[in-house]
Amino acid sequence: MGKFDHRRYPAFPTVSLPDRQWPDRRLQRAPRWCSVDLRDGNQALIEPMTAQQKSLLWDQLVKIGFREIEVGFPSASSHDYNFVRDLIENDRIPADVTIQVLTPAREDLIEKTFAALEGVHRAIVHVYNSTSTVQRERVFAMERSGIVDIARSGARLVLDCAARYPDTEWLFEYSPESFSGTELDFAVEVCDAVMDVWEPTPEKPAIVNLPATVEMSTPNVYADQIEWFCRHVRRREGLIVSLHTHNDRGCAVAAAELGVLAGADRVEGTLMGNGERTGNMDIVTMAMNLYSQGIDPELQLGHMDEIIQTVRDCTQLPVHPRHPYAGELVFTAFSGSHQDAIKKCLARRDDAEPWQVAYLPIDPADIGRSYQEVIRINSQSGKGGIAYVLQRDHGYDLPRWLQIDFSAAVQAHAEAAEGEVDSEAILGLFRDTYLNVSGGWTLGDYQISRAAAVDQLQVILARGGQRHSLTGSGNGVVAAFVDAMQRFTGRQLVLVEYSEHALSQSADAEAVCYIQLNIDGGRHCGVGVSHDIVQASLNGILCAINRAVGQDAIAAA
Ligand SMILES: CC(=O)SCCNC(=O)CCNC(=O)[C@H](O)C(C)(C)COP(=O)(O)OP(=O)(O)OC[C@H]1O[C@@H](n2cnc3c(N)ncnc32)[C@H](O)[C@@H]1OP(=O)(O)O
Ligand SMILES: CC(C)C(=O)C(=O)O
Ligand SMILES: [Mg+2]
Repeated sequence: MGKFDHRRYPAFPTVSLPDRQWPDRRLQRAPRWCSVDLRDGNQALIEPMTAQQKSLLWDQLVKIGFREIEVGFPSASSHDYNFVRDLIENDRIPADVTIQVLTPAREDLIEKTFAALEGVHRAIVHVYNSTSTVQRERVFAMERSGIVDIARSGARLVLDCAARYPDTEWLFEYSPESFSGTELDFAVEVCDAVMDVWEPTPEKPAIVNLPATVEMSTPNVYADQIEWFCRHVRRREGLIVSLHTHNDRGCAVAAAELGVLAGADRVEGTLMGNGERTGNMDIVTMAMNLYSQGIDPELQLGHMDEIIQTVRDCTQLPVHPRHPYAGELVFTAFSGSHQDAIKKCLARRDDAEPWQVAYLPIDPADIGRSYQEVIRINSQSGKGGIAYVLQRDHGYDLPRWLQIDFSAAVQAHAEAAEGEVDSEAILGLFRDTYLNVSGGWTLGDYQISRAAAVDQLQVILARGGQRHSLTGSGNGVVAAFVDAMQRFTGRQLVLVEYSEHALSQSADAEAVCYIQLNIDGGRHCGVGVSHDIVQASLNGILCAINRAVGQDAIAAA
């Protein structure tokens, strides 16, 4: 038995901010994005990326349109160092892209970081040290002042090193690492100390990045922390306030969204949320959330499948099939009532209007997905979804009463199969149920004549070796055939429903006819297909009778 005991965990303190402003704000534009896939994402992998994988991911990040990309921790490994050198020496950094590198506030590592950046046109040097209570007490055994000294010395060294490379345009970033677990007054104190060294201004700003290194609270508390920080930090006008949330509680995207409402300008994250433990903030989700609210995310995500492929190839991690926007099942409805609503909304959609399709927050086509996957069938599905698949893939536009009739057959099949019923299987079931009814009567030659507005029908029915010649009359061929069959079977037949359409647009199109007959008080459906519409109708009637009455009963007639 484990020691599952919630009393070991104290609740996270709330922030006293009674006049908080962020809850009434709305997101109105994309933040300044920074991808940290190649650093934070990479440091969390079982096998860090090879040079080739880093290169592939870099190209994808550039293609997506990131302007700021953290490319590594060059002081940590020769791989990261060489990757930075490769980008610089082979001129692989587009003019509008700035690379960012991470270093701890440690003298030897800062020196090496700048060496890696030699010759770069523009770069962000991102320096951090841990500031949280637990790290101060348990990891560094230091007072607040000692932690401030580490940050200040790191900031000074960064400034000094940068001065050695005057041809590079430098931007500095400081992270009080584990900000989420740092007392707010101390977070402000340490950031102010760093900024006293860098002296940022609106013309030459610095980035202050406030990581939820570990997500420890509900997103509203993180937003309060950000708003509190923004109000109390000095030189706010010279700061680009950046967020870097992790997903320990599953709310990294929400925290970043609320953090932007609370005053942040910039957001760091990764594609599909790869990163330490439960991951970094997923930029794809946050960007698509903006997109789905009519806000330009300023990232190109229309080639989603290619993005997923790159992420998989580079991280060796799968993308969950229900990953927001990107997963393979996120636009798929299996359940009947969802399918019914989607089918109706899609049929009534008008491209000139804003997107309004129940259960689909965005048009799947926007990110390169087809409608093929929108509706898939299993035992949870209803008639609407089944009809959608039959029409979309096979051209049969079933009237509602036939949808009801046919869905029972699909439901029974799905339950027996205990799985999904694909489109071909649905077509097979449709044919077996209505078009290939074995052992019944089939239509032979027929002749129609008309006298005094009444159609006279002579028709041959065949079954096995038997042939019968029938006659009937009525107001139209269908009525005449019903009359003939009534006489032949001795049953009470009433035509209840009739519907027809062409099966394709071509000149030799087949016609399909859907019939519902009342036979001795019970309703029975039939379907007939033929190049000739009259024959399709007669086949449909015969199908309904064959299915309802059964060959023996007919034979006995
Ligand atoms: C939240 C984040 O994502 S932060 C980024 C984390 N990313 C990484 O760590 C990936 C890359 N890191 C690495 O490759 C290595 O950790 C390195 C190269 C940076 C450092 O490696 P090492 O020098 O072997 O140290 P290691 O990481 O094991 O431990 C950190 C040491 O640095 C010390 N340290 C931390 N900050 C400072 C500082 N500012 N000045 C001096 N020492 C420091 C720690 O106290 C610890 O010292 P100890 O070994 O005496 O206990
Ligand atoms: C280095 C910092 C920004 C980090 O990755 C974190 O705190 O999560
Ligand atoms: Mg991180």
